[in-house]
Amino acid sequence: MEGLSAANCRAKGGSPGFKVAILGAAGGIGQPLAMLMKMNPLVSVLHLYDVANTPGVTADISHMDTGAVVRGFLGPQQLEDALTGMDLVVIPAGVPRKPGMTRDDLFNINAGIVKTLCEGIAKCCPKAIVNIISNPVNSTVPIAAEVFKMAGTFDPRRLLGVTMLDVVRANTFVAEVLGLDPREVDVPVVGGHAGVTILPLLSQIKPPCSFTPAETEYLTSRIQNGGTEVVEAKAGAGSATLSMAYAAVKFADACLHGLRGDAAIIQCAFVFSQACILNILMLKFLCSLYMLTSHNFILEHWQLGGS
Ligand SMILES: NC(=O)c1ccc[n+]([C@@H]2O[C@H](COP(=O)([O-])OP(=O)(O)OC[C@H]3O[C@@H](n4cnc5c(N)ncnc54)[C@H](O)[C@@H]3O)[C@@H](O)[C@H]2O)c1
Ligand SMILES: O=C(O)C[C@H](O)C(=O)O
Repeated sequence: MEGLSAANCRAKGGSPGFKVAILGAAGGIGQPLAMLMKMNPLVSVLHLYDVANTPGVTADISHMDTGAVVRGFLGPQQLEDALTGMDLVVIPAGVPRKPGMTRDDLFNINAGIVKTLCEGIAKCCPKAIVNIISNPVNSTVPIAAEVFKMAGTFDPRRLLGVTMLDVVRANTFVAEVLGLDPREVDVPVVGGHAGVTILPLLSQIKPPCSFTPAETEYLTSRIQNGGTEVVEAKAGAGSATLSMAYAAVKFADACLHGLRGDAAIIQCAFVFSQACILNILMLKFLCSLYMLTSHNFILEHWQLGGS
């Protein structure tokens, strides 16, 4: 259409829905996550923020003929515009690990990134639900909590470490062992998001099933080491991105349904839990292996919606 640019198209009526920002939107997770969020009918506005390459990703995603209006934001000077008015902020910003690294090896870089982004959230959209994907989740979530506490905006119901990939993997691997369709399987995974802190509750799965000791050992180990399996297979080219984007969208969609007021939206996440502090201290005393406990955070079934 000659003479007609995106800027002078007629104003849209504006579909009802939620405003979602993705921080780190041009990365390995961010791009497929942005694509999948653009397909979510609950999203009316999608803000894509990154320190690099957002114009290209935004132009690309914005051509999809779905309802959400997409806007791109590049660099720290545009962070506040990206965040203002958001209902949900998803953070996959930060470096991924390479073979031989642990998630904790990412701490020095990613802690600073998450801190800065959360300062922006506290200022521009303090009521937003925040989904943190950046590793090490067991540390980045407590860092975000401290930023929000300092700003006086901390609400434990709104800060969620995304551990959905552990659930997605558990459902897949358990279904393989049982010969079931993974969509029929629901495995709660509690704890944290690193090694032995990932605790699949194989006794609590739906449909109820039992496992031999060998199956339990295989499944526990495979679920706990799923991230490393992908890092090694990618051989230096990063960590899980596509399955993570899928898991992140599944989790974000649950958050949006909860925000909409839908009943019985229940998912596992890494959340703050006051009630667990006593147990945590006891556990710490009994078993120093449970490093996650030092943060007073524990993964729980988390209920956002009504009963
Ligand atoms: N929670 C989980 O289950 C899970 C699963 C997979 C990966 N991860 C983690 O997610 C993170 C991202 O992984 P990836 O594969 O997408 O990495 P990536 O390197 O492909 O992408 C990261 C993106 O973050 C951007 N970025 C860097 N600093 C930024 C800042 N200050 N503000 C905004 N954006 C910034 C980069 O420009 C890049 O586009 C890693 O820390 C990884 O370990 C977590
Ligand atoms: O393992 C990683 O480094 C990425 C992520 O935490 C995962 O579980 O795939």
